[in-house]
Amino acid sequence: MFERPIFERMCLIGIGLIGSSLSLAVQRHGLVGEVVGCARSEATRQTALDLGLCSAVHADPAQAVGGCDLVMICSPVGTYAEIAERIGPHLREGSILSDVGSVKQAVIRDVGPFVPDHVHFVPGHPIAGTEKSGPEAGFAELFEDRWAILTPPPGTDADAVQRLAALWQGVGSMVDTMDARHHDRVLAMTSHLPHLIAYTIVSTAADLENHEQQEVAKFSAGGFRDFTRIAASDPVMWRDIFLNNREAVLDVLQRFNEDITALQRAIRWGEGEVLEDEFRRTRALRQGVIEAHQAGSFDPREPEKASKAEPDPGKPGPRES
Ligand SMILES: NC(=O)c1ccc[n+]([C@@H]2O[C@H](COP(=O)([O-])OP(=O)(O)OC[C@H]3O[C@@H](n4cnc5c(N)ncnc54)[C@H](O)[C@@H]3O)[C@@H](O)[C@H]2O)c1
Ligand SMILES: O=C(O)C(=O)C[C@]1(C(=O)O)C=C[C@@H](O)C=C1
Repeated sequence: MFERPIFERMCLIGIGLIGSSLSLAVQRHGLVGEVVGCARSEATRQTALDLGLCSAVHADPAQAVGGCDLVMICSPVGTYAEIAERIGPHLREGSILSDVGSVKQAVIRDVGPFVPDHVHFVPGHPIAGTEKSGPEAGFAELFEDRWAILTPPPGTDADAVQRLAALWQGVGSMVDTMDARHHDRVLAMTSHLPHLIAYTIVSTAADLENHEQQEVAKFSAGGFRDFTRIAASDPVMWRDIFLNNREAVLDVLQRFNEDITALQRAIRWGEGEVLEDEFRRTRALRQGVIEAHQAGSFDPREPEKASKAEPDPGKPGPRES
């Protein structure tokens, strides 16, 4: 629908895992004429040039966005307000300002006030990542077969939304649009709570007596190993996510605490039937998650609608460890 390149010049503000992956992907698919960037450290600026991620990299975001028809903020969400204030007056007329941040209401709150009327603000979030950080962690396939969610505020220009959606589809993603509040509630459950649980489990294990700790490391082949991967995710990024999606995270955490207390009680009183029923229900949910990935939608209230297809728990590749 859109001729390639879809954008003449894209600016990445923050060149870490997501920024570098996006650069590699758009270049591979010829979606953008030129990629420029902004990075705070000289080391990152040099790496971005050495790896061919950008044709030019600036320290000052205001300088970096000059002449760009797409600006993507790819830094931790706690940095957005300051960046938006700095770049706002320098954004090109008719350009699109977007981002990849893991929360969306706070992004609209922090960036919105600095977006000039002649710029289209279309917040976004690729549901794709790994526990690694930095410009060397990126890979062009990261977004393939993954969702990208766009949360345009009411009244956003439809053509700008479609143009940005075409970019995400071009790098292999499936695109959905939704309200920012809904996004934050869904992601609190599917991404933020799991990370909090992983950080907690690994932290609990780290607090065990020394000899037990060694056993934990030695025998952590299955479930625990997966938790350690998630718990190795970037501390600054996750600090900012929890601080900026506080309400939704606290809500799902409350529900989680109630549910785990119910299981604790069942274990204490030897209520095997309660445990088994619960585990049967969650097994069916797992099937639903796989179905949803393949078909594009899943209603957790009706897990029995999930078919008995062979599970495909995700793609192998750089995410696996
Ligand atoms: N890692 C994931 O799994 C994942 C997935 C989807 C979305 N996200 C979101 O993407 C964004 C980036 O995450 P990432 O995984 O690429 O992190 P990262 O740590 O790999 O990269 C972030 C980069 O931003 C830079 N940065 C920090 N403050 C800056 C500033 N003021 N100006 C310019 N650059 C600055 C950092 O130096 C770093 O190089 C975050 O908002 C995160 O919520 C992450
Ligand atoms: O695969 C991982 O390592 C991730 O944690 C990726 C993940 C997720 O929770 O699914 C993490 C944060 C994002 O905002 C989007 C994706």
